[in-house]
Amino acid sequence: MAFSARFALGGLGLAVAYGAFHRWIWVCQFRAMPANRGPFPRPWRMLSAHALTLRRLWRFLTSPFRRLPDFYIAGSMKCGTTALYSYLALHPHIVTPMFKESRFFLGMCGLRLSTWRYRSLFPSYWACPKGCLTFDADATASLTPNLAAAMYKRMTPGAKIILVYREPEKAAWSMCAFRSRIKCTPVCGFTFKQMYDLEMRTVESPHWAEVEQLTRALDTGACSVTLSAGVAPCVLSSMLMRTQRYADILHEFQSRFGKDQVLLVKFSDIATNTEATVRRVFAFLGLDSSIELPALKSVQPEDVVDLVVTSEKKASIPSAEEEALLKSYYGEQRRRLAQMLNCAEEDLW
Ligand SMILES: Nc1ncnc2c1ncn2[C@@H]1O[C@H](COP(=O)(O)OS(=O)(=O)O)[C@@H](OP(=O)(O)O)[C@H]1O
Repeated sequence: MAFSARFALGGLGLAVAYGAFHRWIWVCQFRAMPANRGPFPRPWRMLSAHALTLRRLWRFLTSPFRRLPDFYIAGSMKCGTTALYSYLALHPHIVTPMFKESRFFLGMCGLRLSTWRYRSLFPSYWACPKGCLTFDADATASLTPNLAAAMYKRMTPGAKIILVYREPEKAAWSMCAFRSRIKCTPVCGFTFKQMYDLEMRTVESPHWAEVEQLTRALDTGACSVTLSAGVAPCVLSSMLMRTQRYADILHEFQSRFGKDQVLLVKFSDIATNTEATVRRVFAFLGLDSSIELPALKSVQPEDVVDLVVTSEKKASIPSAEEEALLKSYYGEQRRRLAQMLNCAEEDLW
């Protein structure tokens, strides 16, 4: 075959392979937040989308040279995890990942959950050498804490876990206000009651049993597992209240990593006692906690990049009926958490 024909065939092959990867990576991206196309409405036509595809391709190819996280901010959503991420990123020995939240368990790297795929989201050994730490601040992990804890343990048995918590009713209300404003999501414009009912319906979903089965597989030696396509939509329909089931979440992480490797951080400490709390986290991670820090109140938390929110207005307050629904939903979790932390329920937050 003439050289030019081979050249053309090779070029065609590369173009097809690139096209397939581009399509796949954007299916993954939109699976993690279905229907919300954020700043990427038409990934085929957008240079910025192709730039991201190329970065992700490069990261997949160089995956073996990348670090896995040394620690995780594994939850919970709407508890100040974005602020904590931004504060920790100020430490000179902490290197940030590609995305603030990997959304790995929502299929951001495809439905197969493997170490190779996960590594692609983190810095290389050159960018994050010995002595430095990298991390994942994926609060969506708290939606499937059993699977997340089992996978993290499998990949990084020595990792440390940070869990931030807040009065569950307030966090759920914050989530409701936020979700109802994310453009194009299935719950955009939903009232609290509609989200509550949706979540109650999803409790019966067979996907929770599937997640439990995958967790058992990881706990008993599997190195990777594959989610079915229905898991992400089911989990995303349960975002209002599940992420605040702190007793369940704490149990899943403590039972696998041990109490010493799990740090609980109160949202109120992040909000009111910010610098001392951030230094406490540095010390927990084994980092120099006496470094100079800027005025933390002036640090603008990095936003979740790919969501388009209709307006930034503050949420109204919940009605007495809505408050009562949430209180009763979280009653058992509160009691168990107080028992686990050996304190009175009023002192939890
Ligand atoms: N420093 C400080 N002081 C007081 N409040 C703070 C602070 N940092 C974050 N927040 C509040 O935390 C809520 C957002 O939490 P997350 O960043 O975890 O949200 S997310 O899950 O990443 O979307 C969100 O809560 P609501 O205002 O109730 O919606 C933020 O206002």
